[in-house]
Amino acid sequence: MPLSANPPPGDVCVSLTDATIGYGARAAVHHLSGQVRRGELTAVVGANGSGKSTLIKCIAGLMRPISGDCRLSHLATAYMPQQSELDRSFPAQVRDVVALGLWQSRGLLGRHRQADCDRIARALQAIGLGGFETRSIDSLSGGQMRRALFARVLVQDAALILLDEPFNAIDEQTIGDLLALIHRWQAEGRTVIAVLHDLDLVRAHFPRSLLLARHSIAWGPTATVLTPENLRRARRFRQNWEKDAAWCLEPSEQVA
Ligand SMILES: Nc1ncnc2c1ncn2[C@@H]1O[C@H](COP(=O)(O)OP(=O)(O)OP(=O)(O)O)[C@@H](O)[C@H]1O
Repeated sequence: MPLSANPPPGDVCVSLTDATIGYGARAAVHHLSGQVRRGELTAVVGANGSGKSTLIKCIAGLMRPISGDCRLSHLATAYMPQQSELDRSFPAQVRDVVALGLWQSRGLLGRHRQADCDRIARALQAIGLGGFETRSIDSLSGGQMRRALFARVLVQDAALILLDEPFNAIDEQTIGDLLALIHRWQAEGRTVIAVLHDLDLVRAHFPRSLLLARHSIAWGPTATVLTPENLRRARRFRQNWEKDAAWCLEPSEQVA
């Protein structure tokens, strides 16, 4: 289904200006500036602790920058957190998880109409979980749970889709299916920003990348970002950073 929402293709939809993002006074992402345009597929890559999830949460509106600015151009946004942040022991069925994608349009306690149930069933079918509506989420495999979360994003029908490590601990067949869905979203004019660790996958499927090491090492076309030199710089920075540093790096102090 093509997307008619503003802004038009190629327009800036996420803009970061000297954004420093963190927890209390502790900065996790320093002085980040850059833009994402509508219809782009952007990968956010970097070592553990380099600030990827923090950035995604800020773009999702769950955190505000300590300083600087993070602006979105009035987009409906869908955010898929890391699996580790989800409590699978919560007594819920698959359809409840997918229905959460509808809360902005229906309200949290709103009754779901037959049309909503049909939409949830269609999303589950599309994602290879047809008939799983009443399965308890604690009975799903990791890959099935990830598919259910993609179904939740599907029903949200969002223009901007934020995925935090969507392929963690997922088999190749499932990754292939989910990548096909991401490409379909792009063809529909949606914008996707995904935190990823597999650089070969990024090179093959994500034309743009941001390489983070608490600050931006490089942001642009993937071929110019994921160079041996940039990856070396990111590694060097990682070796130097203090895990619990409370300071904020000024641009002039960042690793060359
Ligand atoms: N809720 C929090 N409170 C305080 N510090 C946090 C919190 N969440 C993350 N941090 C810290 O912020 C820094 C960046 O963490 P973040 O989760 O953004 O990194 P990441 O690149 O996504 O890492 P990973 O690849 O391991 O998921 C880390 O030093 C982390 O310890």
